[in-house]
Amino acid sequence: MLYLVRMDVNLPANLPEDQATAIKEKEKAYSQGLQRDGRWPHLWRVVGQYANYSVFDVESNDELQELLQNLPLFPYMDIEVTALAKHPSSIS
Ligand SMILES: O=C(O)CC1=CCC(=O)O1
Repeated sequence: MLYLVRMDVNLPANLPEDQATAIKEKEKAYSQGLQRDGRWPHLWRVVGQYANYSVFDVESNDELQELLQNLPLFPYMDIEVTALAKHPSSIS
């Protein structure tokens, strides 16, 4: 199942720089693991915003929920999920 996910990151202004850096490093490692195993095939920055559009390819809503809530940045994100179905005119 494919899902389009928008993540807006809102780090608190008073979060110490070293803690912010550590969380971002963990986020990068976590996301790259999921990209390598094929469950996070697209990760795109929204130009001009601390936000991304991602596509996840997972088995179920429950699997997506688990992946998202394990994001190191999850406590600091607003997340919007759109489930995708095949378009009848798509040739892919
Ligand atoms: O920077 C972001 O948009 C948040 C994020 C998701 C995966 C990652 O490495 O950073």
